[in-house]
Amino acid sequence: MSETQPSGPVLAVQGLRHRWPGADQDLIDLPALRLAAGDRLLLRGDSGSGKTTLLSLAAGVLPAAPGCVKLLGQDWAGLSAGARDRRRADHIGYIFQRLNLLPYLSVIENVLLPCRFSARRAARCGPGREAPRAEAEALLRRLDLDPALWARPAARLSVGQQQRVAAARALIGRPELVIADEPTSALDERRRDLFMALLIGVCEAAQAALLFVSHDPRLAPHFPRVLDLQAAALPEAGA
Ligand SMILES: Nc1ncnc2c1ncn2[C@@H]1O[C@H](COP(=O)(O)OP(=O)(O)OP(=O)(O)O)[C@@H](O)[C@H]1O
Repeated sequence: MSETQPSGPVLAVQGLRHRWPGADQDLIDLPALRLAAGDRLLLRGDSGSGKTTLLSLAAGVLPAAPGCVKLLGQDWAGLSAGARDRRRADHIGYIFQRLNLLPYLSVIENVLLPCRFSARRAARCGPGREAPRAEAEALLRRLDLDPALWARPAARLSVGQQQRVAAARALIGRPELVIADEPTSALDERRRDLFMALLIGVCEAAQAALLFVSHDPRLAPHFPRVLDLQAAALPEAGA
């Protein structure tokens, strides 16, 4: 397998189309997309326009057929299921729409999870066994999460606090690609702006490429690039 190619694009999509079985038209038709280190792209579109589907294609969860999706120069199609899992753990930080924290694990244990699954992510925290924990704490501090909460089970946090834990978990070990699927949908305006500033600041510091999904038009100013997905036309009333 080819290793990380820091000089090439983090994500490269070519001639990508996707149609779900039974559908009568393509949901995704994307001739080309490239994300380099440090790039930020907002993926926008109405409900059902295919945002989550495109994220799954980018992360190699869904096969690209036809088309080609490369992460750090490696085509997902050339890898076994196990190799795809390892590559995702090594190189992608994912903030899920429903956050997917493990409710019975503490805040710190949740943030450290990627380092348990990926030796590469742990090694990128620095030398020594304690380096991942030190990075987890530094990220939580940067994301403004009160240290008094760090030992608490994730289930006993507010949604806004859980959002910041999910962001720290995605960012630990400096993955080259950070994917965020509507992580601000449950936040009020003030918390949303704070979260965006923190997420973007941490991604910039690590030079991670950020692929961020939202249908919220107010987030566009945070992004130099926006990709709009069109939902399939709804049938006209009475049609
Ligand atoms: N596993 C699946 N099998 C068949 N169709 C699917 C599947 N997953 C999604 N779809 C369909 O694909 C379309 C796009 O879904 P997707 O979840 O990608 O949209 P989205 O833009 O992320 O929507 P939302 O903003 O509501 O989360 C929808 O019409 C959906 O029903």
